[in-house]
Parts: sequence; C-alpha cells; structure tokens
Amino acid sequence: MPFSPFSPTPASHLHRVSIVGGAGKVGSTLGQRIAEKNLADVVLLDVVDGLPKGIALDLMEARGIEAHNCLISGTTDYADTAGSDVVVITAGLARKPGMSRDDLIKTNARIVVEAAKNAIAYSPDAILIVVTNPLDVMTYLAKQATDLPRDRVMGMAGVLDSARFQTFIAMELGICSVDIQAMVLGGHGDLMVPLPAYSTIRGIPITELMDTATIERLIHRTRQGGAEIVELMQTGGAYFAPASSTCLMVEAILHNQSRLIPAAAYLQGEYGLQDVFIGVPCRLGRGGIESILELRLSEAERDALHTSAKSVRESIEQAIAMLKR
Ligand SMILES: NC(=O)c1ccc[n+]([C@@H]2O[C@H](COP(=O)([O-])OP(=O)(O)OC[C@H]3O[C@@H](n4cnc5c(N)ncnc54)[C@H](O)[C@@H]3O)[C@@H](O)[C@H]2O)c1
Ligand SMILES: O=C(O)C[C@H](O)C(=O)O
Repeated sequence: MPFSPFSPTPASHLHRVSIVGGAGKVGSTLGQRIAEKNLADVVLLDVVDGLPKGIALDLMEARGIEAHNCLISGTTDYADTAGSDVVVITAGLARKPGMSRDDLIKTNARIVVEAAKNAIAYSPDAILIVVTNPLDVMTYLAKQATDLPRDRVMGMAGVLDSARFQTFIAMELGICSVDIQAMVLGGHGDLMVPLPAYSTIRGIPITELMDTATIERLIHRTRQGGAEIVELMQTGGAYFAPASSTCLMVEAILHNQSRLIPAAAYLQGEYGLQDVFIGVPCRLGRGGIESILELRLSEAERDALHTSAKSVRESIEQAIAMLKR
C-alpha cells in the first residue's frame, strides 16, 4: 500500500452558516444553495432525529457533481453549530390554505425564541437572519431573546417580496427579470408596501410603461404572493424563492458586498417608527445591517408604511403577551 498524505477529514471552508430548521423545505434548500455557491460550510440543525443528518449526507454526495468544496453536516445538537458566522432560523410551522401568517404566532413564537437563544449561546458573534413567520414578529422576538445589537439581527422578506414584484412586472411586459429592479418595503403581510416609483426597468420607472390599473393589479398579486403559492401547493408554502432570497443576504454578509437590500430591520426613529421590525432598504455587509436608507416617500406611501408597522406592532404585543402566559 502506498503511503497516503491525506487525512480522512477534509479541510473546512472559511465560513460557517448554521440553519435552525435545516431539515425543512426552506432550510434544506437554503443549505443546498449556500453550498452550491461555495459560500460556506453548512450545519443543518433540526429536531427530527436522523433527518438533518440524512439530508446533509445526501447533499454531501452531490459535492463532486456540483463541484463545490463546502462541508454540510446535520445535527440535533446546538453544540455542533458553534462558531457560526451566520445563523438562519427557518424553524417552525408553515401556514396552510386559509391561514394568515399571524395564525402561526402561537406555534412559532416559542420555537424561535428557543432557537435564537440556543444558537447565539454557541455563536455569540454570529449575524442572525430570521425567516420563520410571521416574519417581522419573529425577528423582534429573536432580538429580544438574544439581546443582540440591531445591526446583527434581521428578517428576510423584502428580497422575496421585491423578487415577486419584479417577476410579475417581467411577466407583464415580456422583459427579462434581471433588467428589472423592484422595491417592496413594510411588513411581510397583506399590508406590505410595493413602491412603483422606485421600481424601474433599467432606470425607467414602471409608472412610465404601465397604467395605474395594471400596476395596482401587480401590487395586489405581490401582496398575495405567498398565499397564492400556499393555495396552489396545499401542503405548505413557497421555498425555492425564499431560499434564494435568504442566500442573497447570506452572500452579501459573508462577502462583505455592501448591497442595498430590503430587509426587516429594528427601527429607532427611521421613517418616524420606533421599536418595531419592518422591511426597509438596508446596506448589508460583514457587519450585518451597516446602515438604513431613508427613502423620500409620498404621503400615501408613508401612511401605508405606518399602517403596516402598526399592524406588526399589534402582533408583537400579542406574541409577547402569549409568551408570558
Ligand atoms: N420570511 C419569508 O419570506 C418566508 C418564506 C417562506 C417560508 N417562511 C416561513 O419559514 C418557516 C419554515 O417554512 P418551511 O416551508 O421550511 O417549513 P417546514 O415545515 O418544511 O420546515 C420547518 C422545519 O422546522 C423544524 N422545527 C420545528 N421546531 C423546531 C425547533 N424547535 N428547533 C429546530 N427545528 C424545528 C421542523 O422539524 C421542520 O423541519 C415557516 O414559518 C414559513 O412560514 C418564511
Ligand atoms: O406565505 C407564506 O406563508 C410563506 C412566505 O411568507 C411567503 O411569502 O411565501
């Protein structure tokens, strides 16, 4: 037998991302995206014994074909997530047809609080991205549970809602999605605030290429974008575009890209709002949310943002009261 210079443990990647809820649809698809983009080693943590390990092994077996070098592991033990650069929480139930996202507060609040506390205990320097619904409420609870500074806790929704608006504009005009920049702010619910004046096709505002009725129709479809898929699938919600959206945020952070991305951020006076998480344009880089951009809004847009924030605030209070019981 010739002497082998190699050790049985492959060299680890530079970065590490842990996904709590990683055996679920969004979590496992996100793990796949992160690995296939060669962004980081991935730890999939879930409560179901065997499942995260099985998914991780399955993904590892595709490494040679997909030609990436990331290690993917599965676990039920938070100790295995130690030293993560980014922690993503996708743990919790997805809604079924006929439910609102707020109907998930009862089941998901405790799951997210526990997940955030446990994960940050092992990775105190991590940046936390919450995906679990109702998004803005769960992100608030995660910040409260961990006491992390506001630049290190954010929620994923704005990228997804903007991607949906972008898609519907592209489909309406027969133009490639990559030429379209769409902007959606506000809470991740029926009251989200798509901004036509800041949505453009290579710099041309969509208001110059579509009439008001068409834009209103696309805005309505965007607001109902999650529910449309829940109704079609019957068994849960969207996960491919949510995973892509979260991966974009992970990449912006790990590669310090200074991208301008709508994300749920903790506001302390921006847009005239306090003590609430809501989708706003953020500069994302290695430090997390490095700054929040305050766009000039029309009176109607500002009112819509405040209405959305008021509804999120009411749900936060409901969640906090429930956790105290
Ligand atoms: N923010 C967004 O835009 C967005 C988009 C899509 C989905 N979501 C939300 O993300 C969540 C996950 O969606 P999904 O489709 O992946 O659901 P899923 O049911 O496929 O996966 C959820 C996973 O969480 C795990 N889990 C439950 N309790 C846990 C705990 N205490 N610790 C660790 N893991 C736990 C489950 O075992 C499961 O594997 C849902 O709340 C859904 O509504 C949000
Ligand atoms: O709509 C849902 O319940 C899932 C997610 O928030 C989405 O927008 O796809």
